[in-house]
This record gives sequence, C-alpha cells and structure tokens, in this order.
Amino acid sequence: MSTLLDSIQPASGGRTILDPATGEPVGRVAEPGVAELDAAVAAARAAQPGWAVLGDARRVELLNAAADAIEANAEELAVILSREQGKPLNGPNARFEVGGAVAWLRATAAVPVEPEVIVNDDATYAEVHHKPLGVVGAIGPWNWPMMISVWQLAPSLRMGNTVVMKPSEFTPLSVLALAQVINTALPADVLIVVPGGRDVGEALTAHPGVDKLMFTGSTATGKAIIRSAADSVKRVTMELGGNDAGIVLDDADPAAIAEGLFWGAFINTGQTCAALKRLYVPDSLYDAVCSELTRVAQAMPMGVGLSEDNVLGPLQNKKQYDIVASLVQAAKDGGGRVLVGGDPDESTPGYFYPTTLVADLPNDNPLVAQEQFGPALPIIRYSSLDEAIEMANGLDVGLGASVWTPSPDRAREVALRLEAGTVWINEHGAIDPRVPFGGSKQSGFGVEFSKAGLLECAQPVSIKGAAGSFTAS
Ligand SMILES: NC(=O)C1=CN([C@@H]2O[C@H](COP(=O)(O)OP(=O)(O)OC[C@H]3O[C@@H](n4cnc5c(N)ncnc54)[C@H](O)[C@@H]3O)[C@@H](O)[C@H]2O)C=CC1
Ligand SMILES: O=C(O)/C=C/C=C(\O)C(=O)O
Repeated sequence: MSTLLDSIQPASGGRTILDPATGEPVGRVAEPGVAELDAAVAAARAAQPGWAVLGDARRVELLNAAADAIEANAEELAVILSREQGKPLNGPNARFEVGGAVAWLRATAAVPVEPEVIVNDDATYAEVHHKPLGVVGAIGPWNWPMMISVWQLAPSLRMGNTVVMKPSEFTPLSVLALAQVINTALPADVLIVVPGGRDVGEALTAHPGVDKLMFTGSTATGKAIIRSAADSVKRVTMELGGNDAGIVLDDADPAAIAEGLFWGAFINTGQTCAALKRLYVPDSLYDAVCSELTRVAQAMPMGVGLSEDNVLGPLQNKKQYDIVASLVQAAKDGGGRVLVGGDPDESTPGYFYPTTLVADLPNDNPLVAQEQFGPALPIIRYSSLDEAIEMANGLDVGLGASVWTPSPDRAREVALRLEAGTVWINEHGAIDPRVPFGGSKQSGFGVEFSKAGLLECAQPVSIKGAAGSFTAS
C-alpha cells in the first residue's frame, strides 16, 4: 500500500473511491463540509501576508523546491493518478501528467515579473507594480487533476496569493496526494485542499474571504460560478469546455499527419478540453485520411492503467461513459459510417468505450455539434475551404483549433480566420507553459500560462506622478 495514499486518507470512514477501470477500491477520502471550508479560507487568509512578504525570489525558490519534491515522488503519484483517474501509466498519460506538473511549476517560477516602468517624453514617469490579490479559490475537474491543479496554484502562489483548492469529487485523492507533496516545500496553510462536493464548491465561489476564482470545467458550471462571483466582484479565470475543430488542407500528407491527428483527438482517451473533437477533411483526401487514422487507431491498446502495454484507458466515470455512448448512438442513427469502434463490450468491468471513428456525418449531428469528451471522433467532409472554416466557427465555443498543411503561409491564413484561443499547426492540444492559453466565446475568458497568466493572479497598481515629481530611483 502506498505510504502517500495512507497519509491522505482519514483514520476511519470517508467515501471510497473506485478505480474506473476495475471497480476496485483505490482509497477513501474525507468529505469536509462548508464549516471546514470556512476554516480553510480563514487559515489561508492568515497565512497570506507572511507568504507575500517572503518576496518573489524566495517564492520562486520554494516553487522550484515543490517541483523537486514532486519529481522525487513521481512514480507513487503516477500510480495514484492512474488508479483513480483511469489513465494508463504509459503513453501521454499518468507519468506524463506528473511530469507536466513538475514542468509547469518550474516554468511558472521562471517567468520574469518585475514591475513595469513607463518613461514619457513629457518628463512624467510611472511604475506598474503587481500586488497579490489575497486568497485564490481554485475549482478543478477530473480529467487532468494534477496538471490542472498546478495550472491554478502555481501562478497564484508565485504572485503572493494563498490558495484554497476544491478538487473534483471524482478525483480528490490525486489532488490531495499532489498537495501533500507540494506542501513539504511550502509554509503551512499557503496551499489548502478541501475535498468536497458541489456545496463546498458553491460556498467557495460565494465566500467573502476569497478574492479570485480559477475554474476549469464545464461551461454550464462556469456560468453558475460567474454569477456567484458577481455579488462580490471577484476576479475569475474561466477555462471551460470546447469542441475543437481541426481542418486538414488539401496539400497535407494523410500518412504523415495520422499519428498527430490521433493523439490530438484521443489523448487521455479524449477527455481533454483542448482535444481535437471534429475533423474537417477535403473531398480529395477524405478516404485516405479515414483509412490512415483507422490504421493508427487500431494499433493503440486500451486497458487497465497499471499495465504498461496500454496507452488508452477507460472513461473516468459512468456519467461520461453514458454521454459518449449516447452521442455515438446519435451518430449511427444519423447515418454515420463507423470506421472503427462504436460497439462497447458491456460484459467487461470498467467504463471502457472503444476508440471510435465515424465518417460521413452531417455537421449538425450531435456527435459533431456537442462536446463528446471521450474517444469518439467525427470526420466531416468539405468541398471548399470557406465551407470548412464556416463549419469550424459555427459553434458558440472556441477553445482550440488546428490546421494541417505543409504550407506555413496557408496555415497562418487559415489560423487567423478561426475563432479559437489557440490554433495549432500540424499538432493539436500541445500546450506550452510559455504561451498564453485560454478560450474564446463560451470556452471562457482570462488566460493561463506565461506572464499574461501570472498577471491574472495579481492586482496591477500604477504609481504616476506629475511631471518632474516622481522619477526613476
Ligand atoms: N474544460 C475541461 O477541462 C473539462 C470539461 N468537462 C466537461 O464538463 C462535463 C461535466 O463534467 P463535470 O465533472 O460534471 O464538470 P463540472 O463542471 O460540473 O464540475 C467541475 C468542478 O466544479 C464543481 N462544481 C460543480 N458545480 C459547481 C457550482 N455550482 N459551484 C462551484 N463549483 C461547482 C465540481 O464539484 C467540480 O469540482 C463533461 O462532460 C465535459 O464535457 C469536464 C471536465 C473538465
Ligand atoms: O495535453 C496536456 O498536457 C493537457 C491538456 C489538458 C487540457 O487541455 C485540459 O483538459 O484542460
């Protein structure tokens, strides 16, 4: 039994978390309520001035020390994550996610955030300082629980805030274990995790002791959180759902792009907000792209996460399994041609839904128009590039998108016509801590990563004097 897992479980009682691949127990989680949340916010508020006064250089050292601590416990963390979330250890999955948590902490620590200085021709001078906001409330999802926790806590802490985090009720052990390790490097109460349900989440969003909210999850929940935050004008960063389109241009090489397309869509078994969820292919390449993608999909093993052979896992929970199954059924009912998958084996344990590719769907089929968040990719035919761009832009969400072509000029031209926060070229979902990441339209607002992401966790304070009265020291 994992010692880290032991250390985060209550001495007795609690809710048992089951492995989505096997149905076996992974561990137990305490379920604090609103009273414990209040205590956590009070403790984080009390710790905040001391954390801020340490100064940026010391906070950078401690974030790097937290990254080292994760690295030293990486395999144990990956096993907890794999068993609770379902994602395999191997491939771009559990070990990759733990590695991402380390990389994002280090990258966040490395961003320069000195005060900005503005010197004007009329002898006026100003400085812009970035002060902590106070306590950040972070609410996360179940798909990338460790990575997304770091996306929320690292910029918040770097800018001198303390953090109260409520993980998804589906994956609390992963976040508690990660925080337990990170906290070995941090002062007490700088990062507090309160596992709990929606009631705890709602209380966090309405809490008068919380200054800013960071949320990653569904658009519907994001809207509820924005409404709740409005009462006290809390700052909010919203990373919400998407339904990312990819457009293959007619000069692409289907064999060369097939593996990139596959992982763009099926990373984490499709349970990724910025995964490729609709693929638009020109008539001239349609059959070749369908057959190359089918070839790659058939070669990717799916199964229990702790087996090193597997690179795809189950859906994380029954609700998500049912969503994917009903959308694939709608695709079949709507005349879709299933190229591979689409027929789950209900006799095996676990929420396994096979890797599924569906061709010949109209653009308004539910599998195309709704976020499937699972291993089912619709491939839609187009006859003109204008038509493809219109279909890609036709939804009210716009997180990511991608363009697949060997021509950089054509790629840029199409990318600039797409409505999305990030447009990838010849890859999809390859996030980078140095590049701002955020949604357009109902995929959210605010950005994460890079200096732009750090500044979302700070209050800019401009100091400006009358001409000649305030100058550089
Ligand atoms: N953008 C992304 O990365 C993710 C998107 N999703 C999408 O969301 C759908 C539903 O998944 P869920 O886990 O149910 O996501 P959700 O958005 O309902 O839950 C995410 C988090 O918000 C909390 N929460 C729920 N209602 C709340 C409220 N009113 N106030 C404060 N906190 C609240 C939950 O406890 C959880 O921690 C999926 O089918 C998928 O389409 C799910 C996970 C991640
Ligand atoms: O590709 C990754 O490393 C992780 C991506 C996670 C998301 O885009 C997400 O689901 O928020």
